[in-house]
Amino acid sequence: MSPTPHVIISPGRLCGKVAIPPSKSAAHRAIIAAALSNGPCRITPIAASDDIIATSNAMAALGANIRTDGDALVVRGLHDNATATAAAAATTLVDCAESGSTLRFLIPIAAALGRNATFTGRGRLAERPMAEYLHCLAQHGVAFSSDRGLPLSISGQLQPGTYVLPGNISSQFITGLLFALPMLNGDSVIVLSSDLQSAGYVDLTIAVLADAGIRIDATANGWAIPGKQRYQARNYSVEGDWSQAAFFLAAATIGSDISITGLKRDSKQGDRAAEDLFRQFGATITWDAAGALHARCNQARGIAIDAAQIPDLVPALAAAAALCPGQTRIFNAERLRAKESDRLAAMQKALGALGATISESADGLIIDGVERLHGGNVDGANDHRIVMASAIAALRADSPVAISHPQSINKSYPDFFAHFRSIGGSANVNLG
Ligand SMILES: O=C(O)C1=C[C@@H](OP(=O)(O)O)[C@@H](O)[C@H](O)C1
Ligand SMILES: C=C(OP(=O)(O)O)C(=O)O
Repeated sequence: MSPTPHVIISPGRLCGKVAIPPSKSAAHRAIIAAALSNGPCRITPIAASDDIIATSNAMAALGANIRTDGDALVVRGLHDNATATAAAAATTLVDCAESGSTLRFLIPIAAALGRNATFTGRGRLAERPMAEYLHCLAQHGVAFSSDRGLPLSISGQLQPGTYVLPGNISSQFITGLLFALPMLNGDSVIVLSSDLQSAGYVDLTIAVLADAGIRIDATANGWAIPGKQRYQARNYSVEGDWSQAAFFLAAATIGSDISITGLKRDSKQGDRAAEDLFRQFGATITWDAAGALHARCNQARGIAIDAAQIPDLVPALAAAAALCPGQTRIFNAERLRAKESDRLAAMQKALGALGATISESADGLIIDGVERLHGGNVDGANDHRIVMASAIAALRADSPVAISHPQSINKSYPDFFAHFRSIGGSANVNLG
């Protein structure tokens, strides 16, 4: 019998420069805005992660013309007269793979275009929160085959109006509506019924929309979205991914010496907060004149972290915290239970298996840093961020660590192990 897929990480220290991949969140948004536009757009660079492929295929299924050209995507928007709109008549099949972004962004977009569509997906996607979203869309002209699970079929024309949604379940509901509502025949408003979490992702959406010539007006408790707007074609350059940079900043915080290129210093990504958070842990982080970031750490300490706005940073922060003297408390992180895995439980299990002192609270993690972890087997939980965070923690184990589900990194960062090795890490992937 072949062994289950795993990666073996040998303890060590990373030292060198990583060219961080383009932001997954920014790339999703650029592809959608380009695909909804009235002409040709070039998006560069694009990294072919599974989530980005899912969004690109989805927009192509809706009628955009999309092809790769080296590390660029060349997109002819579906409102370009030269582009075939054969998809208009048929039921559009949208395979979202494991991408929550693709599923939640594409549902209102397809409905705004008046398309019948069937959404499929894998892994934990079918279990992730959708009910409030679908309920809200159903009040505005969209009919659903069910309000649970996948596949999910939709029909009907999305109507303008007042959309009331919670802000603390997923910001992806808001982003999906912000993409769709400007295309409708009348004006709409989004009203938040609870505080917005993951707010940086909505800021990123509004910035991309502004680039595409789409106006969104902030209100006291949401946004006003004028209808009858048209997406303008333009080129997009995709900045580096702060969420992925966090894994290398975590490595620096526990003893590695890392340089990172490709990051935008004044980025709108919410996970831009990583620089400040790892500095609070004690890392020395500087920028050079060429725009590269350098990180290392002489003396670390535990900190308190409010994760409401930065859910994707938590696995990397937890990996560092496991090896920083003192206590780290991560709170306001309950939404992590509804990602590719229950990330609070998965991080507790992964780091606990290596001898970390870590416990779950209802909304976070409590971690008392130890000097060194031990080797062992880690369940990667089929979750890219759990696998990458565990690989970083394993750098300071006293013997090798085997992590399951190594291929899950393809969801967001297919080159992660290659980059890890390129700066001195030892990562032997065995796909069984
Ligand atoms: O809009 C986006 O690009 C994302 C929003 C966040 O989700 P939530 O708003 O559901 O927390 C984040 O966790 C996800 O990885 C990407
Ligand atoms: C949760 C993530 O993405 P999504 O919600 O798009 O599946 C992620 O990349 O960690």
